[in-house]
Amino acid sequence: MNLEVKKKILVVDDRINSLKVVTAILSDEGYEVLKAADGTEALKIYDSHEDIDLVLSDLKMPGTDGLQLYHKITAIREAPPFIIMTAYGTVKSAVEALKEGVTNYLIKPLDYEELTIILNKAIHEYEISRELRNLKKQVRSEYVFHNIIGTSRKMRAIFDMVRTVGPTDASVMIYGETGTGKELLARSLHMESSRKKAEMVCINSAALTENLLEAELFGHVKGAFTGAGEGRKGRLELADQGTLFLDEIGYMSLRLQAKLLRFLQEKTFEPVGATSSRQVDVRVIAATNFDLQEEIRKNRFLSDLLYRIEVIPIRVPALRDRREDIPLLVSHFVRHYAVQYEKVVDGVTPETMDILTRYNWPGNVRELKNCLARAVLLSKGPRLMPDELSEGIVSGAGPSVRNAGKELLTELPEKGITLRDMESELIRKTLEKCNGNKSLASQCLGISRKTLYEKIGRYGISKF
Ligand SMILES: Nc1ncnc2c1ncn2[C@@H]1O[C@H](COP(=O)(O)OP(=O)(O)OP(=O)(O)O)[C@@H](O)[C@H]1O
Repeated sequence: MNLEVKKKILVVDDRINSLKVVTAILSDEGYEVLKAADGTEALKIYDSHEDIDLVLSDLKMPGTDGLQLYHKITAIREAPPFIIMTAYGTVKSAVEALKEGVTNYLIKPLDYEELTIILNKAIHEYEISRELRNLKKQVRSEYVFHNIIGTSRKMRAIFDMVRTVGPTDASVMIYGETGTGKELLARSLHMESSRKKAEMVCINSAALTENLLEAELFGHVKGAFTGAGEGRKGRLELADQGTLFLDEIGYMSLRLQAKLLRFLQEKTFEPVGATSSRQVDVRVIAATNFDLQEEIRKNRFLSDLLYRIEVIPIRVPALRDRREDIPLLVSHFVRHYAVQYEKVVDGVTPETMDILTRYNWPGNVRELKNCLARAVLLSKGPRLMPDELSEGIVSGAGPSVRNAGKELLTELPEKGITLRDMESELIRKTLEKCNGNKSLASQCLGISRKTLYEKIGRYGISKF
């Protein structure tokens, strides 16, 4: 018995004989066919059948013609593939119809073999594109937040935090290693706030000398220092009504920290060389890779400044601590660079993905992004192979554990071994190797901590 649901086709033709023949052929081919002798009847049927997979319509018909029918159908809901049938003499109008969005046309008299091939192809392509759109929508809503990709629990908790904190005017301190996406996160906070109509202005304290940083941040008046021919607004002023993102704030000198603190307390500041102060309305978000408590202990960071900014702290985990995010990031960057470099690459092989998920990524997402940019650029085939990754990443990933099971089983005892014994021994050995650390052991075994605890209990592995 064929359990596959029959595809439903609506055939529209004012010539009853031709309608009958097409209907008979398509029914023979296994389609469910709905018939209409004119546009009005076709619309009625289309309106009451939401599951029509394709419309096959004559172009020239009295009353509503094929193209008008197409427009009316698309006004009801997104149209399935719409194919028109036309006589040789009216091919020009059929081509015009293609420009308006019709899927394809067939020339009458119909070649019945070609008919089923074209219909099948149109239905198949439509299904794929619909699936892809749904998938993209799903991925976008669940895993992409203001261009930040993250499927892990840790990242989703951060997205929730940004949704809560973003709309407030609270200052935020973002902690995280280099390349973890701190700037992206700052931008998402800005975009979630009512300040998004104004700019988010960035300044990186590590990139400038103290004097330059001061002039860039607070601006300067004409003649404030040698070379300051014209006065210039600082980033603080450019961010008025918006957000100022202070990247690498840990590198700021104590003198500038004090000046920034004064601004945060009084909302006013003096540009370099100015005698009067200026007022701006700016939300401050800062980021650092440093342990600022440690910096405070070493008298390199002002505790008051930290408490002013760190109304809300957000800690972005290193990529190696959220490896679940790697596959989606990989497919995103591969697609991105394939388009940018005009390469036909649509993914990576399982071996390559294995390496990418095992590597430790000291440079975090930025390093992964650069690695894939290079690999896509140099790619030779449609799926990236391990030898298309840089040597450092392949060797840095260490040996694969994908075949470890096979290696273990080379010493299978003569009488065999029960699954139960094998599992309990594997758990015992893994726990031993992980010094009893259950989180680590559950990661190695590829099971949740809860399952590991259950199994420890079930097998009576008491030592741990
Ligand atoms: N979750 C993510 N999804 C997509 N792209 C990301 C993600 N995290 C980081 N990136 C990309 O990685 C690069 C580095 O991100 P970003 O500059 O935000 O990191 P950072 O933590 O501010 O780095 P640094 O501390 O070095 O300034 C950017 O190109 C960014 O678009």
